[in-house]
Amino acid sequence: MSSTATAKQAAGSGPVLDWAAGHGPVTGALSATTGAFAVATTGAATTMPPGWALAVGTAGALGHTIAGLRVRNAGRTLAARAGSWLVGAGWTTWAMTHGPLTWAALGSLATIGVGIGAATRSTNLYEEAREEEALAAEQRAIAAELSAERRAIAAEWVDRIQRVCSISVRVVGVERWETGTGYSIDAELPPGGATWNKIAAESARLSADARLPHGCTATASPGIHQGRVIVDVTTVNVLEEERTYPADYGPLSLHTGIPWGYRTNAEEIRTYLREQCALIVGPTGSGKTNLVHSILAGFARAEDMLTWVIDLNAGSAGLPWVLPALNGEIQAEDGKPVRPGVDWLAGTFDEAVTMLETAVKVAKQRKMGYQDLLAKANTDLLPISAKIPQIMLVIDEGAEILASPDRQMRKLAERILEVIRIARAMGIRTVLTALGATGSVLSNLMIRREAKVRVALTGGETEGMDLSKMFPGSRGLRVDQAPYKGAGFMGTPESSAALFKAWRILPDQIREIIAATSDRHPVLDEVSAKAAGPAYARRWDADRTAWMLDRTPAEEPTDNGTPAGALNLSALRQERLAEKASPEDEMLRRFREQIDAEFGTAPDPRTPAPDGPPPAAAGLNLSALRGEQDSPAQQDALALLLAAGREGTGASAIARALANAHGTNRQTVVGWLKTWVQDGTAVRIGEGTKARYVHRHHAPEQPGED
Ligand SMILES: Nc1ncnc2c1ncn2[C@@H]1O[C@H](COP(=O)(O)OP(=O)(O)OP(=O)(O)O)[C@@H](O)[C@H]1O
Repeated sequence: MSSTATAKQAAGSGPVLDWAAGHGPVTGALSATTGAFAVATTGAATTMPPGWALAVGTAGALGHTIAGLRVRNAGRTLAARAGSWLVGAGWTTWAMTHGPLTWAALGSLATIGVGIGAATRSTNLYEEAREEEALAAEQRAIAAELSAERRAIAAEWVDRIQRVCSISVRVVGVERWETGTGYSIDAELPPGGATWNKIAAESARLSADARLPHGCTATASPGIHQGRVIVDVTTVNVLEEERTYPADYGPLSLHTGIPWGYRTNAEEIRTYLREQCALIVGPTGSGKTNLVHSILAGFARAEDMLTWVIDLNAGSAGLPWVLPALNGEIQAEDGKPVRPGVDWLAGTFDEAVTMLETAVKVAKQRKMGYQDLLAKANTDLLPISAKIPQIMLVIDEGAEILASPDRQMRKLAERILEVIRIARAMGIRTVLTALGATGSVLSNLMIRREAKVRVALTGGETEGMDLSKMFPGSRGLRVDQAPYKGAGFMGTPESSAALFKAWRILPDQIREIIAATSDRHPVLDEVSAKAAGPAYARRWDADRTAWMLDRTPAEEPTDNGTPAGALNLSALRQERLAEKASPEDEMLRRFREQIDAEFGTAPDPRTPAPDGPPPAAAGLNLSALRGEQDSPAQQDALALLLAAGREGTGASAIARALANAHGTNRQTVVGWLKTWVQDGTAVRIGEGTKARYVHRHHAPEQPGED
């Protein structure tokens, strides 16, 4: 040991000597005895003065003691370690004088080694025990402090519940919320038939008695059995603050639930919409549009959901999710164009009818097409995944459509109700918003039964807000508890009705989410896409999206002609679409082509052929302008090629399918197929009579395509 120390001390540039360096009982003793032996033998052989070994040992003992003091070792540990150094040094000095290679020297060295080992083990154990005891004492002090606080809370609430509700509860536990905004009390009800809802009904009086700040409540809910009650007490009013949509846009799933906002304890609240529909009520200015955006944000983040939005109110709910992508204003990180944040947006009556009819067709086709899958999975609920996504129909002011006496609206209403009625098992659910027509909507049995995820945004509005109808069975909810925009009440089958607030979400965040989730959106499964047909495949066609672009901005134009803070849509107005290609049109055309090349799996016929064959797969089809050089027959042929999938098809089959609608003959189709093979649209597989053509999206050498 002393040799190592001296060597290290001598080498000024060597590693810094660590007196506190750890040794186990065996390695410590071994290192000490072998070190001492080595020094003694070399010292004796080189006639080194024995006093040196003693000096080094004393220095070692001192160094170790100082290091030990620094890390607060116990006195006995310090003594044992210093003792080891001194005994070692003593033996080395003696052995150098009397010769280290005698039986007496070797025997005594071995004894010293065992002794040092035993002493080290004992001191190590002692140090560990000391450390554990110190930690435990610290924990005991914290717990004592906490439990004193908890005991005080418990005693206070036992008195309060007795005073206000005349019920003598026994508090079993008090838990402070991690968010620091309140606590929960778990209490046992007295024998004799007291129930938790007696306490729940006195929520307002309890809150007043507890002198809680405005917006904070004491709400009771059932405990682990009927003789227990949980009282949640909020002490910080998080509803008052404006909180922006969380910046984490990570993937979500229908099955993990979609967060819609947060509770008074600042914890997020999720909706589970596999089987449930949702109803959101909020008068004008209550923050309903903002909430719809938060909801669309969650749906966009999901990997197994496709969002179809009906918004007959100038598209204000859906447009911010479509226009930035449609106008090519944002790009993904790799510079590629992005897909819109919603999968389909209907802003006109006709488009809404088309969407709802498509939804019904998809539901029916899924029922037939997935019989095997359902049998295999032994379920009657279609297993939703990224491959078979859930379709979420978000209908802004849908409740008003349901309640409208207008003939046209009744037609829409019938279809909405049909979707709600038939499509639960097949993975299509709806989110309806309402300005306030809750009475007539909630009297509808279908809505009452299917839409149990409910939100009432109050935003300070007290007129016409009947919370007992929205949340039957809930007591103690008062509109004036949530007088803030974006705040209100929310109840789901998993979480009883209570105060809630939506995150604030601004257009910048919507753009960020569109960009962040563009690659994540699923594609409509083939069974559904076949049923959805051209009505779905052509949803982004120019004639159908013209209403989105034909919007005269109200703001003053800026220098470059773009209204301040608005999107530059002038280039896209309908009348200009009809003109010869302007630079803007050219830019748009290129964007559409780019986006099709990237994501497009849909055919692109411009003229609808009602009886024509449906396309095979879904996807964006923004290349409406591209079709100018293609004939409708040729476009339908392309659709057939796509529909044929990996199997492919041949000229005769295509010609047969087109004969009725277009009178196309086989020879013409052969010509198109040849062109498509040359320009890479199609791939020819096999020869002679076995030759067939496969669209490039389904070609075997295209990994990742299906
Ligand atoms: N969650 C929220 N947090 C804070 N402020 C909000 C929140 N939601 C809405 N607001 C505020 O309320 C205003 C109105 O919101 P929003 O447009 O969503 O209401 P609305 O009910 O849709 O009204 P309208 O029907 O008139 O469009 C917003 O401009 C914003 O200032």
